[in-house]
Amino acid sequence: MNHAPVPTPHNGAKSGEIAKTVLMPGDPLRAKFIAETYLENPVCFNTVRNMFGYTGTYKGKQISVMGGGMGMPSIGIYSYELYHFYDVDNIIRIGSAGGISDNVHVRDVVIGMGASTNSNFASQYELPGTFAPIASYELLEKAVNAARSQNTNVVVGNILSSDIFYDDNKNSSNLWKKMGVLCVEMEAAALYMNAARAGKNALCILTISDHLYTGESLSAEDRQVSFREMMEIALELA
Ligand SMILES: Nc1nc(Cl)c2ncn([C@@H]3O[C@H](CO)[C@@H](O)[C@H]3O)c2n1
Repeated sequence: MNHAPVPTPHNGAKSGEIAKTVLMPGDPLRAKFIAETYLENPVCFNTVRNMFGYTGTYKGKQISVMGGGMGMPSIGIYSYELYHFYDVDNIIRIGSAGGISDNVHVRDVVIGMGASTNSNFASQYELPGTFAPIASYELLEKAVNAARSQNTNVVVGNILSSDIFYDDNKNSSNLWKKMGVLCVEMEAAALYMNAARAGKNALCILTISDHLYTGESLSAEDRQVSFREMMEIALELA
């Protein structure tokens, strides 16, 4: 149910203009690309701050795609409003990440079963302990099955959502690596916590664009191909 007037200060959409399932890349220009490349009859519902959002159909099913920005504060705003004010049930983050584990390589698709974090985001819940931000199993299972049917190699495990891109502590990733963390990005933990608090569903699907240890890096062309694999997995969740 809709508890607040929409449009919001961040989203110009009116009630009913956003589908129950939303793909959320960080970059709004990637949202535009997905809408224009994959959706039938995409309609733009948001241009506030150029955080573009579109609703269309994919293989006959309604789906939306909207940018979420970089960092947990940003995706925290957009995903909160989608869950609480726009009656969205499922948000699937799709994005890039830096490889940490020796078991991931550039071009791999990684699905975050859990999202560890150095963020303060969970302090708002005043929990007497450490909350574990986890993906929705139903979405995770569907995504793994879609990846397998597309013959895309997928690695499932714990990821790190960091508040810091340029980390002054050069040992940080080693400390996370010893815990089996697969890769580092900057949004999933906040999305998973918002979903848990709202009783909704979330998943994070990533493509490894660089590796912090091997120095591997995707060429622009390979980046495009592996992003398409990730997008085509996410679109199957419509
Ligand atoms: N900390 C961090 N480190 C590496 Cl090596 C990354 N590779 C991709 N990202 C993602 O891309 C953006 C930063 O380039 C963020 O939204 C983040 O989620 C990364 N974030």
